[in-house]
Amino acid sequence: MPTVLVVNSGSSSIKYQLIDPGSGERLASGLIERIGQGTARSSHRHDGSTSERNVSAADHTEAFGEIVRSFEAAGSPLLELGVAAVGHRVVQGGADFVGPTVIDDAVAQRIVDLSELAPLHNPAHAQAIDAARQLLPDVPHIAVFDTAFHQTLPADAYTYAVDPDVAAQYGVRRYGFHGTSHQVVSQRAADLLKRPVAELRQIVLHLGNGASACAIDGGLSVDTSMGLTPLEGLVMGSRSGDIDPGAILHLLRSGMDADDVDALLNQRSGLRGLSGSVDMRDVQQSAADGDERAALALRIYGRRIRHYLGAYLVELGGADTIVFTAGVGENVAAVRADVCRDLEWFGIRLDPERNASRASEARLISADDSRVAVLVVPTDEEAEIARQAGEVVAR
Ligand SMILES: Nc1ncnc2c1ncn2[C@@H]1O[C@H](COP(=O)(O)OP(=O)(O)O)[C@@H](O)[C@H]1O
Ligand SMILES: CC(=O)OP(=O)(O)O
Ligand SMILES: [Mg+2]
Repeated sequence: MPTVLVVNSGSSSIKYQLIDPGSGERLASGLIERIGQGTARSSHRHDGSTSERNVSAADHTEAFGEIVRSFEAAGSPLLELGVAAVGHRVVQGGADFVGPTVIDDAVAQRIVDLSELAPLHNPAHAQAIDAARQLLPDVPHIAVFDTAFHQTLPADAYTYAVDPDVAAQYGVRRYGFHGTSHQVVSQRAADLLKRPVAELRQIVLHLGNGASACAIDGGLSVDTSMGLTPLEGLVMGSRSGDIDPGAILHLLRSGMDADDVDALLNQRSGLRGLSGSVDMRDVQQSAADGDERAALALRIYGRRIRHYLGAYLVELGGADTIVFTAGVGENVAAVRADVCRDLEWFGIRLDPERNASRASEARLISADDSRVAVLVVPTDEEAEIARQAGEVVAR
């Protein structure tokens, strides 16, 4: 049975799964977390059992080596599992990559070159891709880009209002990210409602460490909150999201340099900057304990999501679905309740009991008389990457 190894590397983690793209069956899965932060943690699941261990992984090259070791320790070395292809999540594909792409040396180099436009992500992808290509040189490696789904943005959504010559010279435009997630989640929302995706106007809120909103009309992305880089838009774990560009100029003229501002906005902002903690669970706990900074962080977080929700309701001329996904969207009922409060005028009304349910599968959380169906749909970037990689291999 041909299987696809899916490698989803983030800035400090690698999630991986071995998937049969035909049936969607998961044969093994795992995660290396806290890469480059002292002791990393590995969790590997195979044949119904999970093994966890501390590992040393200073970067994504070493982390990939630990994944290989986990398969060996479980008694099923990767090289003996009949891996027919490797699918890699790549966040930034720029203008070059509009669909899943077989990685050769030139493509691998281009992914490195695009690092400036996804500094937390592309360098990590590049290391994992190199390591995987060395281990499995004889199978196709396929890059599936976060940016690809947003190729359908109309010009008035992807163009910033700056001098077009300068924008063209420096490649400044909106690309949008989390596209693989927005795509699979909007399709599964349509499946849950038993309606063709082509008939639906959807707003997907991907609220993870990184977070973005997407307006989807008939299955096509028509607007999204992330921009040239994954920094624009919503408040995130450690990223600011929207900020007056004038504030950046002010900081630069006040003595910070570009690297200082980069670190400020990408790593010391968002929930972490506002409350001291990057993890939504800790922010909620602090707020419940009476920490006013944490309470304010939550209000800013919710207000920004509502800002985009309102914008996309208008852009789409109304919506059939609002879909919550990713770590926060799937797990935090209080955030969903905050986002959807007082929107009856728009036909949006949550059912508090459905919203509070801790079920892990895709589900409806709006009331029966809500004109807009509000859903929680677990994201599954890995299944979508396996599907797209499988299609490329079959061609
Ligand atoms: N059970 C939970 N309760 C509250 N927050 C959660 C829960 N599970 C995950 N999260 C939040 O989700 C975030 C991570 O989301 P995830 O989609 O895994 O992000 P990423 O893939 O970008 O690393 C964490 O920062 C955490 O705040
Ligand atoms: C694009 C992006 O922000 O990805 P992640 O949420 O995995 O950090
Ligand atoms: Mg993610």
